Amino acid sequence: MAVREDADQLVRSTDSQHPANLICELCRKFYTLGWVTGTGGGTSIRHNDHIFIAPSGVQKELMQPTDMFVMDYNNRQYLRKPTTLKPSACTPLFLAAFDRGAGCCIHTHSQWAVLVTLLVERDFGTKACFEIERIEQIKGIPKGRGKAGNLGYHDSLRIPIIENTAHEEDLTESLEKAMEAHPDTYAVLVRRHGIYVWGDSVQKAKTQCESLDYIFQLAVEMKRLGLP
Ligand SMILES: CSC[C@@H](O)[C@@H](O)C(=O)COP(=O)(O)O
Ligand SMILES: [Zn+2]
Repeated sequence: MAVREDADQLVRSTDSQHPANLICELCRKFYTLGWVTGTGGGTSIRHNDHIFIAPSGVQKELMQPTDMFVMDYNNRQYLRKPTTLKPSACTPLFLAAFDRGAGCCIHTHSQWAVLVTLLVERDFGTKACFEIERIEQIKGIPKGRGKAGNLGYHDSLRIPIIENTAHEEDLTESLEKAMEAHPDTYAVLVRRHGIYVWGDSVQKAKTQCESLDYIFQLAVEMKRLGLP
């Protein structure tokens, strides 16, 4: 499919909730949290049949709505392609989340996420998991896809961990395997790299990402203090 001549209409809007505006605003917020520094990390939004994708290798906190790529979800063709930019290397991973019903997927390089991947032993294959219980904030995480409500205080939170690869796109297969092995998860940690978190909506992806980051920081500090 040819790139549409009116493609700018897809990203220009005065509505602050338009996906192209939201990605820029979210990444500015995430930068202040250390989630998307040094061009790492990013965010993608699915709105109906349109996927909004940030460019690759740019300062994510300085992006403008007109920097966004727009993909047709059904045929995976670009409807809008800024000529001097390349789409995020995370695109196939974002698509894996959208294929499982997500409306938004956030990738962070949060140091708390990286640190917890170093606290959990490797060599568990698809079973490698960060696990925590009896922390109030796990109530911010949904029970699972197709299940009503969030985890309760007495539930355990499990987040699978996959091994990092030299190139972001090569993570796709193991991310999809982890998603299949853990059908209830809304996040996958990438060892020595960061995390992918997705949600049914932008608001859910953001708040789940915030809850997880809080929990990871707590887990790292608990370990440092020698607490069980
Ligand atoms: C600091 S470079 C990080 C990248 O290799 C990658 O891990 C990343 O998260 C962002 O990729 P990008 O293609 O810029 O969207
Ligand atoms: Zn990354």
